Amino acid sequence: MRFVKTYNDFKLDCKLELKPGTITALIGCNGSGKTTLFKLYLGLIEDDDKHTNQVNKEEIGVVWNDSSFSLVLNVLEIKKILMYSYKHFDCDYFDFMLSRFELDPKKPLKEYSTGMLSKLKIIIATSLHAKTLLLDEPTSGLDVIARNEVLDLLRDYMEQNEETSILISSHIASDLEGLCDEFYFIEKGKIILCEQDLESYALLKGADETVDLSYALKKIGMTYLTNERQFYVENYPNLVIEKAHIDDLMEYMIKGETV
Ligand SMILES: Nc1ncnc2c1ncn2[C@@H]1O[C@H](COP(=O)(O)OP(=O)(O)OP(=O)(O)O)[C@@H](O)[C@H]1O
Repeated sequence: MRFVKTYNDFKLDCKLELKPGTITALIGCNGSGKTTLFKLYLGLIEDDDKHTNQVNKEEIGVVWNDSSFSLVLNVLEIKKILMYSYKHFDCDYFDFMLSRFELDPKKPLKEYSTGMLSKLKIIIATSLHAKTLLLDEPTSGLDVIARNEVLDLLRDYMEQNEETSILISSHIASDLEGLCDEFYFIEKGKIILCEQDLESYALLKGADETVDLSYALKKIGMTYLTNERQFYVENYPNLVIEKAHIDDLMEYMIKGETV
């Protein structure tokens, strides 16, 4: 699907394909267009052609920073609303996950901590058994233990719902690295890199003129980013070659000089 949206001097123009059985990461700096892309996908805003993406709310589960139920409600009341609104809402799964995450269903949301609210949103999104899950920063506000619990939940969910596609954004790159099958890097409204396998990326430290840099993509100082890690491992045993993590890819793709 292609999404085009202009706001004053910001233009988003992205193609995004969510495949069944795949977790896709959307990675980008502040203001790169992640939320705009989510909103276009969800049909919350219209694109430049005054077109609004038509979505079936039964088919999309969302974790969204802005969206929340009224804080005076408790989880039992929310459950009733969900049962009424979504025909595929899975009550048993919802109850099971509440106890797994030790969330008190009788406590009003205003007494929930940020982390508890984040967990609740994920439980709601996954309880709908939607074909697509859009998760905007689902682990924000969670400590490391809770974050891992949520990531495990998503892995379990994918095992049990093989046809689901998930689009997830997170500022915590390590969350995405171990979870996702496909990585979209967005910058200034454009997809600057789309990759399934990050293992072939590496940083070549201190590479000088004795090193063949034909397979280097970007450089910062004397460190080069390559997507041909194996070539350098095999041919330059003395070169310092480090794994390039998502944060490195972002930094080099945005700030690096083209080689
Ligand atoms: N309603 C709006 N009116 C005008 N400009 C907007 C509007 N919404 C977003 N923008 C602009 O679009 C650009 C992308 O914003 P967006 O919120 O999509 O980024 P983001 O990647 O989600 O950022 P963050 O990680 O900080 O949440 C920004 O320059 C922002 O100022």
